[in-house]
Amino acid sequence: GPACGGRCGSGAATSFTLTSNFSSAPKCNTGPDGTDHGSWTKEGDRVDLAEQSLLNKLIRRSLVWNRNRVEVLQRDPVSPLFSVKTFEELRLVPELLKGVYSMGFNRPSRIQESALPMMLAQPLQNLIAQSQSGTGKTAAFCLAMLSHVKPANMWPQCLCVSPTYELALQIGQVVEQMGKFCPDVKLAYGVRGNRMERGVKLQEQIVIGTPGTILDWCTKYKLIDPKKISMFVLDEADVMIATQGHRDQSIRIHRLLTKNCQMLLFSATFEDSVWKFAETIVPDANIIRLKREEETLDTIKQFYVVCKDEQEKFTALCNLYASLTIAQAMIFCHTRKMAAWLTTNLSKEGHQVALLSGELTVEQRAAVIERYRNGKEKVLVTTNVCSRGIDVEQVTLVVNFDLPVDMEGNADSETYLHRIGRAGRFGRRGFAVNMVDSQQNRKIKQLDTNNLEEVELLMS
Ligand SMILES: Nc1ncnc2c1ncn2[C@@H]1O[C@H](COP(=O)(O)OP(=O)(O)OP(=O)(O)O)[C@@H](O)[C@H]1O
Repeated sequence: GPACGGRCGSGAATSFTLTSNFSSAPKCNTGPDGTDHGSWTKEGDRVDLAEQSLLNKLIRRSLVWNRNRVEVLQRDPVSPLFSVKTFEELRLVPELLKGVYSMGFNRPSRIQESALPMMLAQPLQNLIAQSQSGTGKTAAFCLAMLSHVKPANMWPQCLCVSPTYELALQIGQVVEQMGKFCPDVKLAYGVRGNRMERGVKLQEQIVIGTPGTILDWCTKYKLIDPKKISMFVLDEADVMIATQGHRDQSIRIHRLLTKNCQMLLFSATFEDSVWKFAETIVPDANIIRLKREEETLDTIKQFYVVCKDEQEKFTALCNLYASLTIAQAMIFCHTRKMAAWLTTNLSKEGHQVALLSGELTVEQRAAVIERYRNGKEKVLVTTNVCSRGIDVEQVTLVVNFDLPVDMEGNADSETYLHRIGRAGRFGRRGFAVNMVDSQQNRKIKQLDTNNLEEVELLMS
């Protein structure tokens, strides 16, 4: 295996093996550790990557390959980006069509083509929709909100709730870009730090925010009249209704709304129990649901790196560093403490990295994301705070420094899918490298190859 060449500071020439699943296989119930409690990915074939240069090479090739990829995929009926219709046929108003084209979109994706007619139909219909990460859900419900509002009515009509501050800002940016030819439609951000005067009703037609602030704005501050909300969007709906704090607030907001308010729930993942719960709170919903085997994107290739402890993971990461910076990368840690430790140590090695974790103020967090989005830093170390939704086109590689686990320490396959979905946006090729503790008992089929050609063949 590769030595760190002194670059990692530990001085130890730790060897490691990258193993990968080359199949376009979905997540399944037996994973790298052979456990059966819903693990992260499929058991992989083993490949010795004697040099990091193989991953380097694969990433470089994929960047070239990405160039015309979207158009090819949009003509492929098995791709989630495929559509029969054009944006014109989706009956968007001319201002919105202009907005969509100005963002460089040529054709809708599958979820956009199927969800938009349901969301725009009269009488209003509820919808629970699932589509893989990076396939255009956000764009779909932003178009629905912009189509739905009556600009002449100067009060909030659409409410969109998402789990994090960053995500709320990002959704707002999509609304602003798409709606730039609809000057009369205004947007307010219901997020922490956005101070408002009590009792002065908002005039913006669309409000996007996090659940706590939105609830305060509807109740304590009386900035929004929830009875006048006619479209309610729950982004990352599974986490919004399954995790405790979010659930209580989301349900309280939901109770303030009228029966006629249109409910739209979106996510890339819905556990079975969450799906059932969603159906009980959203009556008579249209349903768009993925089959199990469709949940993983086969454009994202997944590898394992076998490490015995943190230090070895760190060494492996240093060995991979050149690959991280070819495009952009995100590194996920389990705790804030680990993320901070990793950032400090990577910096000591002379690597320029950004850290985004929950302890920063919201302004600091927004600034970190903005710098990363603009490519000022190529590598972002983070925790689950960034696992969902964040859309940075350039992200090609996701590293799970720690694999995601739930409160009981079981594999959290939903979070895993969201994390790796930060790479490979809208049909681009992405890579995930998972650092797996060697004490985990993995069953990996050995594949005898040091041969780049063969590996590439398997990847294609
Ligand atoms: N029809 C389209 N044509 C081209 N690009 C698109 C289209 N729709 C969306 N995109 C782009 O694809 C990327 C992913 O879209 P979006 O963020 O809406 O995905 P998502 O399904 O909400 O992802 P996630 O599950 O991670 O939240 C964005 O950069 C967006 O601008």
